[in-house]
Amino acid sequence: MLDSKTDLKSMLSRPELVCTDAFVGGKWVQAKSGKTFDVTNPARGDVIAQVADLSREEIADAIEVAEQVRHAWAARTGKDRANVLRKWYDLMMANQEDLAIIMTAEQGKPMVESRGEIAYGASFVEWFAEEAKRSYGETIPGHMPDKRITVIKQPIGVAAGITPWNFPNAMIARKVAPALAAGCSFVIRPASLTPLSALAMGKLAEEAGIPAGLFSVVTSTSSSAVGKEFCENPHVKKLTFTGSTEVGRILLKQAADQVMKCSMELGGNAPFIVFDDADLDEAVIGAIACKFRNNGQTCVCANRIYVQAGVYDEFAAKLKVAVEALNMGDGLVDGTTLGPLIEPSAVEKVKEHLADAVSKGGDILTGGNPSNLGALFFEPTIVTGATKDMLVSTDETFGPFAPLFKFEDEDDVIALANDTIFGLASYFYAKDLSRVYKVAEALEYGIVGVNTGIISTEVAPFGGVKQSGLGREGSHHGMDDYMEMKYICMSV
Ligand SMILES: NC(=O)C1=CN([C@@H]2O[C@H](COP(=O)(O)OP(=O)(O)OC[C@H]3O[C@@H](n4cnc5c(N)ncnc54)[C@H](OP(=O)(O)O)[C@@H]3O)[C@@H](O)[C@H]2O)C=CC1
Ligand SMILES: O=C(O)[C@H](O)CS(=O)(=O)O
Repeated sequence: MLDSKTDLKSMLSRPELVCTDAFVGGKWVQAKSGKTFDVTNPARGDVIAQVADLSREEIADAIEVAEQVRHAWAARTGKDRANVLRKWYDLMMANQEDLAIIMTAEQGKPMVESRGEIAYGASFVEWFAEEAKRSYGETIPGHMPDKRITVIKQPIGVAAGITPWNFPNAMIARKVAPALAAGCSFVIRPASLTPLSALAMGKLAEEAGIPAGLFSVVTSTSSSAVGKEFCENPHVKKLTFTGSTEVGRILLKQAADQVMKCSMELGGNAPFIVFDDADLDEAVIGAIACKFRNNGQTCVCANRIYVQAGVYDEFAAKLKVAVEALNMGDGLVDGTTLGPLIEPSAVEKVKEHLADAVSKGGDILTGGNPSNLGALFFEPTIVTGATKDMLVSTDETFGPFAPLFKFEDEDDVIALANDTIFGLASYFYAKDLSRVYKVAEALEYGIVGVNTGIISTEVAPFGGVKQSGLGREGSHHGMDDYMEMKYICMSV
């Protein structure tokens, strides 16, 4: 029974997977200053670990070693790198339950989602282990009779990543795996709210035989100092970030001085459109998966739910039944389907969006209150009568708040859906084939889910347009961000 224990290590088959030292240059180290920071279980509010709080200089040490060891790794064959990555994948899956418990303890998501995230994260390692063997170049017919042109792809060098707390494993795996497969080294700085999942990945990377220093996990509360080191250290050739658009802009500005190659997976404001020819039961299943996954704390979560007038009331009624069936609680307890929010400011944002919606004429169909389960719990909430002057129409709530907007016309809803600076994920439910093609092509988003609320997979290119980001993660395109093309022109 996971819920009867409070000590994290005692819940695990392998307690040594709870690491509190940072993993720098192949060594497990405490901060030279002796400083640590607390990691808290958001459901229970108790401190579950104290983790090394590194300084900027210690981050630079990790980068220095990454620069030294990358050449030997790049010189190995793709197959050789693939074999090491495959061992890492096997270890992640063999320790799936322990990794999931660590994740739920520090992040709060229900165990069923944490197990899913470990498998999802591991799938990137497996995928890129396979892709390591396929970093093909090309030959191009020469532009003159005596010229032969060959294009090769080479690893970019040291890559550095900053990741958020909402997917403490998968966001790291999706960056590190393609980088290592390509022949790069990697320094990751996980979110300070969820460092334990990252450190456990470091432990398994070590066991898998990933060479010392090739993958460092640098834990630190000084996020802006780490960001500066990553952008200013001349050894770093690639920066990859997942998080808010606000921080993405800061990092892009900082990275400009070195003209550094950047990938940015930033905020979203996903529309979820239900047309009058949709299968409403399927649309409700999709909306629940999409809106309430990770308690709404996902950049691809539906933020604005548009429902065509003819089916609005019926959809709202069905969604209410499904929302009221969600089982909110401690993610470590069996049967929980909705956990806490990550921190007090997340609860405040839900309250702010809700109060704003109600003040502008929205009606609460269900939920609407903080829960007595604990400070970070808020009832899953539906508001009907949502309008475009509400805060939620321009700003991602990142919480369990589902506003239902009514629309009449297809062209109008496309215009409304596209009326945002963001362009990560979008969704719609419809059966008419010509409508499906027209709407899928018209939505200005990097990802469109048609008759599905779940679009995450390692085989497809994940990423956004407009201010939702730059680059794509996953798929056979995913290694390109960690490689440079070189063309060789030979005279014969
Ligand atoms: N695309 C996505 O998946 C995510 C999007 N978001 C969006 O962002 C909103 C705010 O969430 P929040 O967690 O505050 O997101 P942030 O963008 O603030 O944090 C994401 C990561 O960036 C780090 N960071 C913060 N400031 C800097 C900086 N100046 N330089 C370098 N790194 C920095 C954070 O560190 P630290 O650990 O210190 O917080 C964390 O590791 C959410 O409500 C959501 O809208 C949030 C998370 C993920
Ligand atoms: O892979 C996913 O489903 C997402 O990347 C999670 S998030 O980054 O959009 O929050």
